[in-house]
Amino acid sequence: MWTKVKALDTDQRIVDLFENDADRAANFSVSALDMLFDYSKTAMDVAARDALFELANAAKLAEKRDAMFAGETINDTEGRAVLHTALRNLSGDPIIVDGADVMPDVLATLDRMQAFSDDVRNGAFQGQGGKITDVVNIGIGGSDLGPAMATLALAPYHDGPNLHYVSNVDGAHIADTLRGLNAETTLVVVASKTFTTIETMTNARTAMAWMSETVKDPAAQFAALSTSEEKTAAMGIPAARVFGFEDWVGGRYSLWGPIGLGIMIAVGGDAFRAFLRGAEAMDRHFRAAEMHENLPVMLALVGIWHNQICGHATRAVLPYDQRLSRLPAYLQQLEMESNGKSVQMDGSDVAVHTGPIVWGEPGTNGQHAFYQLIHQGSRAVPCEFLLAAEGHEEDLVHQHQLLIANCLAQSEALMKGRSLEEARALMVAKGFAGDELERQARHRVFPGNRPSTTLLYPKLTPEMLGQIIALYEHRVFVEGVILGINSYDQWGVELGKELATALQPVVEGKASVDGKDGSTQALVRYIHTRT
Ligand SMILES: O=P(O)(O)OC[C@H]1O[C@H](O)[C@H](O)[C@@H](O)[C@@H]1O
Repeated sequence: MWTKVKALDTDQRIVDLFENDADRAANFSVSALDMLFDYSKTAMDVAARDALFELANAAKLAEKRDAMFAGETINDTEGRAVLHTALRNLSGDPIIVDGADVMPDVLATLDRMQAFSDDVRNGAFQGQGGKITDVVNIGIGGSDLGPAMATLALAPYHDGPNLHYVSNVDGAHIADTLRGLNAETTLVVVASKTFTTIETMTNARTAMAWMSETVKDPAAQFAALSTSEEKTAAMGIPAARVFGFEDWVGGRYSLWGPIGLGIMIAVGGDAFRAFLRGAEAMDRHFRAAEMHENLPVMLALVGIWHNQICGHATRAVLPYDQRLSRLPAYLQQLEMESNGKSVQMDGSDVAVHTGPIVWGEPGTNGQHAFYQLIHQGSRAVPCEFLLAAEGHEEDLVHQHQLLIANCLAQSEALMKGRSLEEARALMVAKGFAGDELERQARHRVFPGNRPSTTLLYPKLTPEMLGQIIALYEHRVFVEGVILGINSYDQWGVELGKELATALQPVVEGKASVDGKDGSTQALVRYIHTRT
């Protein structure tokens, strides 16, 4: 399956591809749903793209996509359907799992979430000291990264109480968050799909103890988001404030339902529904559009091109949108937990590297930090720029224009670079000559031919955010299908958890470190001598 694509020419100069095709920008971009995905500044040509389409067809992409939307058990190492798309299926069209339509429950839960978030926002639900001023969401991984990223992204629409996200088991996180909050006007939302995650359960107990210092009935100011009603009841949280979902929603795909309650409390039910509508529109697009016009498919094929074919192990995600500053961290879980696998569905080893390793920071900040390596380092890093045509700050249009100019300049610089000749001319103009001119010029050469893509959208509205996130979710799906792996399990996080549980008594000094490896013994001894 990989032979043909592995034989593709990956060494073409991108500027030459533009020379040879006056319409390259149009021919190597996708316009859909008011977005523009430009992948013309990559070394992909028509032959490469056609071969990638063949690769996707050979992997039975369309069939597998339809199986996902139909609720088939595609997560077959956990025996589950994969239906986060049901959470944004506002059309209510039936989706059948095990013979029953899941949509009535999904929509009823959405209505309950809205009723509760309205109550919190308008003061009908009160803390024991009055209207809720602050909401603390306690969760980790998918129960934190998505809602935290989206709450920040939607800051211009945030007209509800303050939202705080606590995830780390490091007591510093919850201590710093709770300091300064008034327990009597704080709502704590415990977000955990399984309601067993040690970090979240530990932080929830800490929050309960903090609340009980000031408030008579601490559990009355707690809500829970989980698939397990039994476990939430054991924490003393009444069913009226428990928002449930089914195990066919993966943790890192869960912000569209109850796990998104914090987003809804922040921006209100209407904006939250607009967010869902955006994702629903992307779902429809993904199901209907031809491959070359299909945003998730093209993002994925460019991903496969750079990672599996050109051999670039990492990808930088560079949002020129400050409010998407948590997007790279969110995508690290979405992409790396989903597609960081080495075994195919049938248990055999993968034929190619999986990944990719995703990292990044918002522009322009990154420009003053790691872009040096991106431009002149010895390894190429495909860059993925995201940029809104318009910002929200009507009185700061000039700043947005400056932001745009920076983003466009970076992709141009990466592609074109600066030749030794140009660098020499620059140094001559500065008065250098002879050997020193040559030496100095070499340091000012930019190799260029570094690939990048740009995703443009009109403005970061709730609807657009929904589209963007759903776009990335489906991209992960497409890449997973082509790699032949299960994107929806995460067994790789288990071993560390088990060993941490076993090490806890050792750290506490209640069990011996003997029997552990020499390094672990030395580390534990160091800690014991300092505490
Ligand atoms: O929502 P929870 O059940 O608490 O799980 C929180 C997170 O922890 C796990 O270890 C998984 O790696 C993540 O996929 C998950 O999102």
